Amino acid sequence: MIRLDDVGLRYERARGQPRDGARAGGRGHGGGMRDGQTRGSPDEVLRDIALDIPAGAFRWVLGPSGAGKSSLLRLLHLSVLPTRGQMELMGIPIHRARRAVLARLRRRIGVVFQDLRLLPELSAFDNVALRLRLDGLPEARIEREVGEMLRWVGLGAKLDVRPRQLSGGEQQRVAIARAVVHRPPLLLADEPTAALDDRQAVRLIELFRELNQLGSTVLVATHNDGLIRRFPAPALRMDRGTLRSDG
Ligand SMILES: Nc1ncnc2c1ncn2[C@@H]1O[C@H](COP(=O)(O)OP(=O)(O)OP(=O)(O)O)[C@@H](O)[C@H]1O
Repeated sequence: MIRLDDVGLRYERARGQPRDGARAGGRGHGGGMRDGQTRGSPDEVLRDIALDIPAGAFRWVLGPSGAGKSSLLRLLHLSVLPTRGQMELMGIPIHRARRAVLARLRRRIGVVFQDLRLLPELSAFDNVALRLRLDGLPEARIEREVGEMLRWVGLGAKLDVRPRQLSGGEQQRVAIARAVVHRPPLLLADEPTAALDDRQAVRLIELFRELNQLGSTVLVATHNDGLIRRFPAPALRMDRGTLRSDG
């Protein structure tokens, strides 16, 4: 499902500020991976990452603040591409894939990131429905599945409300519903319980475990020790940009 071999990541420098005339390394969508293949460059935020996660796995992603957890998840979501090394996702070698293939792959990944990226002009219902509409599902089925998902996260009474009229925790629950409504084969969640109370946090991880039992591979970055104890699972432990242990 996920295979990384000696992967490194540098973020792009601000435009106009190349250091020593070097080309920017980390990139957004679609750049070539041959740029910036400098091993161990001091500004790499991820270094020497080797990973092999089988389909259907559940992994916590742990480590102190700044260790690289979000960066690893962004890499797995293809929001950034590795600046060196090889990466394979759902059987696709990323370094050889064309933009259109990467875009299709990205649509198969559910994400809950710290910045929720809800569309402000759309209701909670429409934010969640968007993905299914892009996939061309019939409207009656969308109605049923989105309604069911929003009720599950406790927002059944707020289907028509826009994000700015929802609390932080409610917005986060909309983002969670949106991430899982299409039953993605890969689900990446970065601190998904940060704005939730304990009961909601437990419910959320139960939902993630259910999806995992239905076959989704799930990676969840968290600082919440209580949850890790309650839901024992192998962990990717990050430390200063490297993977300290896997399992
Ligand atoms: N867009 C960016 N551009 C440049 N550097 C970045 C960017 N995002 C993160 N970094 C740097 O990458 C390193 C790892 O950050 P990252 O957010 O991945 O850590 P984290 O383990 O998720 O931390 P936290 O637990 O605080 O969220 C940090 O040194 C951070 O300053």
